Amino acid sequence: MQFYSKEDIQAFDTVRFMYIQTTLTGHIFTITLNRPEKRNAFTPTMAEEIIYAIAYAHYNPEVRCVIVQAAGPVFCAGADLNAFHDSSANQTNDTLPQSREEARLGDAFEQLLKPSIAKVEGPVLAGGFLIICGCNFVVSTPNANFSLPEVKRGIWPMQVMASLSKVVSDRKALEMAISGRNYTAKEVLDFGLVTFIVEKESIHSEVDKLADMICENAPLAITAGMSAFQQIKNLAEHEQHAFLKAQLDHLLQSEDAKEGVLAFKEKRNPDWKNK
Ligand SMILES: CC(C)(COP(=O)([O-])OP(=O)(O)OC[C@H]1O[C@@H](n2cnc3c(N)ncnc32)[C@H](O)[C@@H]1OP(=O)(O)O)[C@@H](O)C(=O)NCCC(=O)NCCSC(=O)C[C@@H](O)C[N+](C)(C)C
Repeated sequence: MQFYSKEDIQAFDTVRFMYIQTTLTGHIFTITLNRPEKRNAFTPTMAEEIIYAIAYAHYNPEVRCVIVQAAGPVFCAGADLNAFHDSSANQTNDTLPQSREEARLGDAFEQLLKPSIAKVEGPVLAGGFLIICGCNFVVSTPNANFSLPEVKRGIWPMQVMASLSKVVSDRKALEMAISGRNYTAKEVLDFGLVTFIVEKESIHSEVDKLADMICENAPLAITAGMSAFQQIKNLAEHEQHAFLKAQLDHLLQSEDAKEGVLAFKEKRNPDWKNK
């Protein structure tokens, strides 16, 4: 993780977050965006808090799945519009370790080598897309809606487009950015921005079920696989085969790979050691 080191996250228990809450229950780490009065619009400090929490999840071997959810009626209203022009809108969090370089929300999610789920119960706007595009699963209620209103504010979703175009086609990403209109959950499900839609009453239990299912799978294999999946993008095609073979050979030496086969033969659930 580019922005924080393993040493930085040792201070995690002493950090007092201003804009998020976190919980670790079993292997599931939950980040709650907690600025409902401003519809979870994020200031640079709030973004930094989210990134630090992601770094914690990334380095903590206990964490096997991350859920991002939001307090209040809106999942995220994007970047705080006041913070663009008014530096007094930016309170700093002095309890956070200093990040090693300017941290970016989209990049942090990309570098998280643990599966992540966005639990979306209300509108997602603008910079909020950095979160949902960064998560591996987006579970949404039917009433949530999705929009890139930047063009209505005289700007353009620069960084968002980089994240969005990894999830949907360039044509759809441009359509959303140029129109600036609201898309329903059903519409964005159809082009893959949302993974599935569930009724409001069952979203918590459905997301918990999904997280439990992820946690039952081999954590080392998932992390190694997510890392390899990222790394091959930087390799020439002729280098990819050897790289992937080496990655698999390495994984085959792991205790978990042996346990996975043994548990299958013994007709029992595997007991993963993450080694
Ligand atoms: C989200 C929303 C639909 C919710 O409506 P509501 O009726 O439930 O709530 P509200 O009364 O409009 O807002 C409640 C409070 O929340 C504040 N708020 C809402 N969105 C905000 C925002 N983005 N920045 C600052 N305050 C924001 C409102 O100003 C207000 O504050 P006040 O009570 O002090 O008046 C409505 O607030 C809204 O349209 N907000 C604006 C959203 C918007 O334009 N976002 C664009 C942000 S720019 C952006 O994200 C650019 C991004 O691409 C750049 N980067 C990638 C680098 C991060």
